[in-house]
Amino acid sequence: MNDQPVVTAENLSLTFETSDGPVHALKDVNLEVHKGDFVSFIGPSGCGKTTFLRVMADLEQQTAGTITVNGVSPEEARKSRAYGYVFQAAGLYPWRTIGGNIRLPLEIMGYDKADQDQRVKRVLELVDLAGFEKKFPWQLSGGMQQRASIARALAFDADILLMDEPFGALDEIVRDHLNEQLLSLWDKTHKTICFVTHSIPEAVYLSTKIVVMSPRPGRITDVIDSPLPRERPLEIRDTPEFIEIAHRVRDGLRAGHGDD
Ligand SMILES: Nc1ncnc2c1ncn2[C@@H]1O[C@H](COP(=O)(O)OP(=O)(O)OP(=O)(O)O)[C@@H](O)[C@H]1O
Repeated sequence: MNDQPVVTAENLSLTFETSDGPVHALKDVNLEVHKGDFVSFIGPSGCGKTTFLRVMADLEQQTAGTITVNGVSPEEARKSRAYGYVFQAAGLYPWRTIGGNIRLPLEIMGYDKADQDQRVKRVLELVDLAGFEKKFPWQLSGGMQQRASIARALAFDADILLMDEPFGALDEIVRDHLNEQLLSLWDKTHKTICFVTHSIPEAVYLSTKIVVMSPRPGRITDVIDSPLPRERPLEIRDTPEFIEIAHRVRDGLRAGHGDD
C-alpha cells in the first residue's frame, strides 16, 4: 500500500450557526487517508459523516482547523477534478439514457465527442453494464441504477471516489452483490474511496480503514486499520477476524452513544 496521504485533516471543526444556536457538526477531527485506502465512515445519524465528505469535496468549508486533498485545498482539488461523488439516490435524469447520464459531466467539462464515447464505454464495462448504454434509468433495477451513478462518477478519472451511503436504500442481497463488485472495481482502478454507511458488516467487509464517529459534537471516536486481506469473498464475514473487527466497531458506536 502506498503511504502518500491523499486527505489530511488536522483539528478540523465545522459549526453551523442556526436559529436554534450552534450545531457542532464536526469537532477536532484528525484523520489521514492514504492513496488506495478504502475508508468507511460509520456512526449514528448526525455525527457528521456527510459533512466531512462535503468538506473534502469543497461543498462546505470548515470553521477551524485545516484539510488538504492531494496536498492542496479542497477547492484546488475540486478544480483539478480530483473527486467523483456518488449519492444515496442514483440521481439519474429520467429523460436521458444511461449513456447520456454518464456523458453529461463529460459534456459540461468539454471532453470531445470521441473521448466521451470511449469513456462511457469503458466505465459501463467497469460496472458491468456494457450493453445498457441506450436504456433509460426506469428500465434498470435500483442496483443497476446505482452502478450507473458510480460509472458517472468514474468517467472523468477522478482518483478519489466519495460515496455517501450509495447502497443504503437497496435490499440486502443486492447490496451484497454491489459490495463485491465495488471491491473488485476498487482493486482494478486503485482509487481512494471514502464511503459513508450505517451498516457494520458493510463497513468491515469493504474497508482498509474504518472511522467510527459520534454525534454532539460530531467527532471521531475510533480509527481501525483492518487486518483483513485485500481479496475478500463474502464468506469472510463468517471468520473470527471479521467478527472481531465488527465487535470493535460496535463497541465504539456504543461508547459514543453513552456520551449523550
Ligand atoms: N447546512 C446545515 N445547516 C445546519 N445544520 C446542519 C447542516 N448540515 C448538517 N447540519 C447538522 O450537522 C450535523 C451533522 O450532519 P451530517 O448530515 O453530517 O450527519 P450524518 O452523520 O451524515 O447523518 P446521517 O447519517 O443522518 O446522514 C447534524 O446535526 C445536522 O443536523
